[in-house]
Amino acid sequence: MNPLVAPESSAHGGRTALSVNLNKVALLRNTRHLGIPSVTRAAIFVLEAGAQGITVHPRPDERHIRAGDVTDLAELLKAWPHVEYNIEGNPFHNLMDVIRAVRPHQATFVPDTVGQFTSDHGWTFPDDAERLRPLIEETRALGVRVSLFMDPIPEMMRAARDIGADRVELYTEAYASAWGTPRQAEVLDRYVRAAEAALSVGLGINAGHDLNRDNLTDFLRAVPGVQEVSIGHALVADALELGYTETIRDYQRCIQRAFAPQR
Ligand SMILES: CC(=O)[C@@H](O)[C@H](O)COP(=O)(O)O
Ligand SMILES: NCC(=O)COP(=O)(O)O
Repeated sequence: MNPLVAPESSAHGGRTALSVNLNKVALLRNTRHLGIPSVTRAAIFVLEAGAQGITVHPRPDERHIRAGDVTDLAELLKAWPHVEYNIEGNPFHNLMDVIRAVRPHQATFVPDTVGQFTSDHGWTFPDDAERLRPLIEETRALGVRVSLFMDPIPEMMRAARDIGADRVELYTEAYASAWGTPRQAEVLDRYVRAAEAALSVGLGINAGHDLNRDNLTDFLRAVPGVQEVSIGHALVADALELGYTETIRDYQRCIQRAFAPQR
């Protein structure tokens, strides 16, 4: 399959790109044999509303995103040349076969076990470094950007760069849990320092997990250089209430507020 042409991956006009994770649309679809809600229709709605990317996490157990969804979306996105396709997964499980076949713009390596409830930790260095290195090399040789799912630990960033990663995705569950509590500032500062460390070694920065309309602006205001946020669970939940179009517009307003001059 021809590789998707990677668009310029910089933040959009200095703003952070919104990549919508469609896992939960697929999860609902899989509870009947009717094919609805459609994953590709959801992608069309969110892209027409202004999302800049699509993310999927085809887990080995296919609890939500299935192999057919991955290829259907790759086909769809050929008509959206400026939209980024981000495929997440564990490269020691099924992800590499997907990357070789589809060649998305970005692969996000996530250290999940096969039956894991959800993603809940990043890679650990130096433990994981040498076994990841050849898979990062192969993925980049296919023209696919590599992002490593990481906890916000500044000391881990140089190792991520040294094994060839282009970006890190900061795992934001700890921030999301602390948001709105007295621990928010302290936890957010960990992400600021991790982002500064990543930038200092030449890594790009993505972020994701449990981000939502309440916590997104504060995160992007504080954490430097975030090029992409991938958001799924809360966004799809919002879309069930507001519709895809209004939901995407709301998330884009949250992003824009982060970059607006503060009064
Ligand atoms: C890596 C990450 O934090 C999420 O993108 C992940 O895809 C969530 O997986 P579930 O949607 O299966 O919870
Ligand atoms: N990488 C994070 C992602 O794609 C979506 O995470 P969530 O918003 O479903 O928690």
